[in-house]
Amino acid sequence: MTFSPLPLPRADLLFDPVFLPAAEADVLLAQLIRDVSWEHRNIRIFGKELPQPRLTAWYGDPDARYSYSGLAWEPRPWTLALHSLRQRIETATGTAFNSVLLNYYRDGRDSMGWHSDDEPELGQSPAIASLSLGATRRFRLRPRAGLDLPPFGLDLPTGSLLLMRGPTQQHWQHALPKTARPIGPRLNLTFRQVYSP
Ligand SMILES: O=C(O)CCC(=O)C(=O)O
Ligand SMILES: [Fe+2]
Repeated sequence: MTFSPLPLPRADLLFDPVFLPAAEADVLLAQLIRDVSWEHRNIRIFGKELPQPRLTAWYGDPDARYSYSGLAWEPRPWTLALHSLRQRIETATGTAFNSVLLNYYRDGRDSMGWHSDDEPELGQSPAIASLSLGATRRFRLRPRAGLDLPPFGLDLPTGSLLLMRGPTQQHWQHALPKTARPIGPRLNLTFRQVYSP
């Protein structure tokens, strides 16, 4: 387990490309695809209800309620696998997390649009630990309005862990674009600390 800082101004990003060995990450990928209660939720964009271009799930402590893109989430109780991952990531990052949002990108057509994880429930400068499993996808960052800095891109291979904290969400947006490459499934788990009202 070795974190390196990424050279992004007005952010605090730490990256470990091999947090989990590839063999373990692959076992976990298959297990989570099989066992997680995946949902295909709608998202409201400009007053229109559209299905999200990915599957999602939300697990956590009972009080970790969360609203995301206008949707309210009740956490499912921790499974054994997710609880043990949470513990390992808490130890590695020195940070407490009470929930995890899972995203399942079935192939290159699934994606995540530009956003910052800056919901009030996450507090002032949230620490978010992002674990990737499966196909390598490009994670992109761009400055928010008023900040004149170049965009940044980073490949997230299987087993990698990206810790975003400090002013990152305040100054940057991120996205996971579609790709035309024929690729397999990818899971992303973002461990979060949610302060419910
Ligand atoms: O899939 C990813 O790497 C990013 C996920 C993300 O940004 C989120 O869940 O908020
Ligand atoms: Fe995000």
